[in-house]
Amino acid sequence: MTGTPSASSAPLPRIRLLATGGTIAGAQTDAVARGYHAAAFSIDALVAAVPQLATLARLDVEQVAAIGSQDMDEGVWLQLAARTEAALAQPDIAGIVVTHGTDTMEETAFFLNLVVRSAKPVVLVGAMRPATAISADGPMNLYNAVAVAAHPDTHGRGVLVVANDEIHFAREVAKTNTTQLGTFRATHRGLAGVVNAGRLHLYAPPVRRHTCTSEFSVAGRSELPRVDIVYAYAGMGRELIDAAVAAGARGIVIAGVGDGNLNARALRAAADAAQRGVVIVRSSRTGGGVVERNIEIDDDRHGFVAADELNPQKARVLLMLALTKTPDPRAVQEIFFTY
Ligand SMILES: NC(=O)CC[C@H](N)C(=O)O
Repeated sequence: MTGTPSASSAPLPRIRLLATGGTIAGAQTDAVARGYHAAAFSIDALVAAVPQLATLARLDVEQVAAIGSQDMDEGVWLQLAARTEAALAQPDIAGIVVTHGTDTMEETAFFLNLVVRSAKPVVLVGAMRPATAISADGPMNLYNAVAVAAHPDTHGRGVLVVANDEIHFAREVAKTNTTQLGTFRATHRGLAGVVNAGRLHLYAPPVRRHTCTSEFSVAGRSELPRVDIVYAYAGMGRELIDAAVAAGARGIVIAGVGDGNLNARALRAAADAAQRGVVIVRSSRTGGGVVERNIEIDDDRHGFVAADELNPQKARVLLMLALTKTPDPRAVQEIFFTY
């Protein structure tokens, strides 16, 4: 299906913009300078720079944070989830757009995809070029994001990310390039759709559970269980895994080599951690493919969890939420096959 909502005399949908900062709000000292400050502009300034937004929706704006997304943390996630759910509970709000830095956008998107109980659209948007750059990508990305959030056909598709004329599912999207506009890629199951100057072309809906059908809620929580990521490499020792356990991790995601692999020393440390009740999830540092159970590592014997299709940073988000429900690695494995 295609297009913008049909012209009628009905009032435009009301969309709430939740701003967190990032490069979309970033300023350079001059338009070709390489250094810049994220989160220099307020959401009001971003909206004022795109007057065409007024043809798509009636906008409310709320500044939740003003940070580069390298500083995103669970405190802001919990606040963002609460603000999103509160706004979507208002009958007159049709959807949410969250402006966000691109570095950790995939994590925030997946987190909201798992905890926001609403079928209304939630769309994250960022930019690769600062607002003051030549050919800044933020204004068109913002325009497209509002068009996606205002469109009735995006209901029930989970949290979405809009960038570079593409619409991504939160579960699938990954930042894959440090600087290029096409940095966001769909890792496994493809795009949610494309958007061309506000006109939508939506593809198949997501297959895994999300938002309304998710079992997770963070309402009333002030923190989440600690989960660390340990990156595997040739010749690694056991020390980083032991350090995570000593620091109080309740879960550890291994960014394993190949299909979530570890050498013998690190495997011993992971098995010891699992024995002590720390949930070990094996993901992959490769950036693609599935980590299946019991291929080269005996997950059944060690009590490990295979990350299935999730990259390490998304596996961490799901494990933090899974640990709010259960410390049992078999139950956590079911969760990883479900979301
Ligand atoms: N292009 C970007 O958004 C990256 C800038 C910044 N580090 C951030 O994530 O907010």
